[in-house]
Amino acid sequence: ADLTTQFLELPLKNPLMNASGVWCSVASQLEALAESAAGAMVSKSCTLQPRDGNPEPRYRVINGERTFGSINSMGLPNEGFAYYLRYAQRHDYEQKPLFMSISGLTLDDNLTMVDSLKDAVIPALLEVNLSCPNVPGKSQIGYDFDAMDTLLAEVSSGYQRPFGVKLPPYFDMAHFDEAAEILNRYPLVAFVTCINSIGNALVIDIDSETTLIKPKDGFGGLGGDYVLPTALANVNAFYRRCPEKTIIGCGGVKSGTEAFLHLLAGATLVQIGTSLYEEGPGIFPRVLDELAAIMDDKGYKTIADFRGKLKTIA
Ligand SMILES: O=C(O)c1[nH]c(=O)[nH]c(=O)c1Cl
Repeated sequence: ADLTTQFLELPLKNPLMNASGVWCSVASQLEALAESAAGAMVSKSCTLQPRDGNPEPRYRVINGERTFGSINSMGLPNEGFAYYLRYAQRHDYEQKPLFMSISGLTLDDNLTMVDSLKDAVIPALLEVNLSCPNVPGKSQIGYDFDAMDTLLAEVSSGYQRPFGVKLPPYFDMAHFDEAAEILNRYPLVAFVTCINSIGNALVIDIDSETTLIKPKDGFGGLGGDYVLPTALANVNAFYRRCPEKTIIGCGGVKSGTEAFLHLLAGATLVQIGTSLYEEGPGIFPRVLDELAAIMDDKGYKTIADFRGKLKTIA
């Protein structure tokens, strides 16, 4: 099977990349991703100034007879925008495309980062995070449609080139419709990454009768197996509603199977979060081999043979 693909006319060796926040917070991790088999990569969502984030424990996998997923309330710990811009300025774009994720604490911070990125004139692709669920006191822009509209208008006029957004999961058809209606009014929004973690879940340990993580009384973003059906729904909902935009799928990918399903649902690229956190960049060749085997079994030579071709029941 031929796993090559394209993203906004850029040729990629394959459709896999990391999810922002996982294995991408410091230079050594970014360099490991650059060396890995991933077709693309994204840096940790950054704020203008460095942040320590929330107190630990703030990330946990949820295990039974196997790992079902993860819960995190990192609180946007990052080295600050200038650090990731410095990495983006020395990244080898021939090796693979680099996305830079920003998640400013204010509209002004986002616009300051966008201006600096525009002036840097580098091929990094901007992913504006509208969906961090874990900064105490900050609600998600993705769930405030007026704030989302304003941010997209301001970033479009400030950046004046294609960019993308990282969306939270939506759970209601009216919300898919309203979010897509806003996105479709901004032609510079070239891609949409669905989904971020399912926010403010609560995982409890029965033996200690205690929450698994410390921040926010144990409320945190859910990832892994738990979120796959919601992730596929959001990928397909925006794939149907935003025909001019490219969809990046994220959520519940741990093998070739889930990567295939995201592509079938309409994703062009597929991000891996929880499973990458647990397995490390060695996950990429494994998932690629599994995806190729599935394609061979089904007689698909290229990703274009099946991408977006999800069938419904007549
Ligand atoms: O707590 C975090 O840092 C975090 N955690 C998430 O699950 N999604 C995000 O976008 C962010 Cl920014």
